[in-house]
Amino acid sequence: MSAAADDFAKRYSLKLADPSLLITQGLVAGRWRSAPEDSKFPVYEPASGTVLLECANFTRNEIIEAIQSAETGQKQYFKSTTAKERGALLRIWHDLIQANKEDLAGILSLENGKTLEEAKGEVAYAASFVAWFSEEATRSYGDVIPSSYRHTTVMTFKEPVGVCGIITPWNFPAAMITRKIAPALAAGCSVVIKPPSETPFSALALAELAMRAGIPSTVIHVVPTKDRSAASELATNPIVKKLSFTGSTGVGKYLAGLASQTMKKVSMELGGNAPFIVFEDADLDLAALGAMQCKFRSTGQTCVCANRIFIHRDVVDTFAEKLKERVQQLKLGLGIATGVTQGPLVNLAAVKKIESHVEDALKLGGELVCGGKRPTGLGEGYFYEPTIVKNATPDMIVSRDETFGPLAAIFPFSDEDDVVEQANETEFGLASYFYSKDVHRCMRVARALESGMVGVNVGMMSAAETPFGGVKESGYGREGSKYGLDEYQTIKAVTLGPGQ
Ligand SMILES: NC(=O)c1ccc[n+]([C@@H]2O[C@H](COP(=O)([O-])OP(=O)(O)OC[C@H]3O[C@@H](n4cnc5c(N)ncnc54)[C@H](O)[C@@H]3O)[C@@H](O)[C@H]2O)c1
Ligand SMILES: O=CCCC(=O)O
Repeated sequence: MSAAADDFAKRYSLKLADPSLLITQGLVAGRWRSAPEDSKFPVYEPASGTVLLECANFTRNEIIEAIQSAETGQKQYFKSTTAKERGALLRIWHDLIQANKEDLAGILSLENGKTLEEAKGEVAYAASFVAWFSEEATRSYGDVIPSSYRHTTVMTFKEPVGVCGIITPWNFPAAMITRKIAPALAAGCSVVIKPPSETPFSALALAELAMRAGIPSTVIHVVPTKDRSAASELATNPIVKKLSFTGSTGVGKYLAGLASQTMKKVSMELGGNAPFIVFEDADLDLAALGAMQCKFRSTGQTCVCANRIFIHRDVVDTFAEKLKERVQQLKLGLGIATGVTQGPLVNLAAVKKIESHVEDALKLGGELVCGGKRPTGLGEGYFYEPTIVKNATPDMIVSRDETFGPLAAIFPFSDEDDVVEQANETEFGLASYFYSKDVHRCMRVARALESGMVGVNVGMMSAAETPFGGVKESGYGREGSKYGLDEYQTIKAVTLGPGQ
């Protein structure tokens, strides 16, 4: 562990205050372990494309072992803790995350590529879910219901669903994990986490801090693996009672299908294709700022990133100029380097995807405002210049497919009904954004947009208190907020007689 941290310090000028947080093993059945035959997979540092570190590569056998351990661990944990005690454990974990935020942000930035500032922001965001559910733990109420039978009362109890399988993506290596496991642990569940193989180290460091907080080691398991088929055990094993997945819609559909065979409770946080609409009466400076936040955050790699930017024809040129001014100030480079404001994409496939979207848009009549190529002088890293293309049209790939990269495609429009129809013309329904100063329009359009989250005059809505989730093929279930705990609970109805 410390050899890896030494290597970090030499290669990246990143000295961890606590090198023991850099863990390359997995947490299975109560102890840190290497994989059988010391099998490992490489994890890349995206700004150079070189191997950052190797991580233990577990097989289906250890995942099964973790699930079995989590079953025993969960029963003991729920029996031996009150909601208040579980909340207190989460609060300690939160405080440890905060105390180690610099180290966590450094690890996260190097494995994912996002800038150190963004990584610090993500660690704070990840911690906010732990704080939130440390409080929600004690606010899980049942009901007393008037019965239609005489002398009888109906009561409901909220109970933990049991062992939860957690599968998360690389774009938020810390927050996507805490947003799931904090409510699970608050409810009295245990978890088996399959972290993303691109970014496993944040999950491992968070699990170490959870154990230091006193969360029993049989309640939290982390099994990194590159073997997708082994990972699917979390969707098929009958001991697992809940599958919580964040990732692409294709993989989500596949795993939801597997999970249906044992009727697991399932949450699916999937892909998006967010519209970002600027009406002619909008504050254009505010809209340009919002577009920067929701298009270029994490180099365009968030599920709530604007994918289609609809701008009213009367203001399209002014808006494009304002956006260009801001985009041209972005500085690309290694995320932890001073002054860098935009990191690389996660891998070469991501670079090729944005390249193909830009090429297609330009072929079909799009006008390049800025960017449009891989930058020079940044070596072999997975960089792509922040790009703006005007005159986008519905026949372009970017109109249908989530770019997941720094391409701002601007679609001109003239009419409110028409733009709302275009915005809804997608199988996705995660986030939408629009800008207007007309309060009637704000209410009308907010209701008309088909998405789980709508930002009105804001480019950033993610927060622990706000229900996060989609409609249509963006999935089901809500994370964070007062609803997030329900996803890890079942309702038991008790009817109390004598009933005469
Ligand atoms: N709605 C949300 O809250 C949200 C949040 C973040 C990312 N996303 C979406 O995630 C996608 C990007 O993430 P990604 O590329 O990591 O997605 P992905 O679907 O390829 O992978 C997500 C996770 O699933 C695992 N996985 C892949 N195939 C699997 C299989 N057959 N069996 C078991 N596990 C499997 C991966 O290893 C990873 O851990 C985008 O579409 C983005 O919109 C959604
Ligand atoms: O990528 C999706 C999650 C991002 C967020 O929670 O804001």
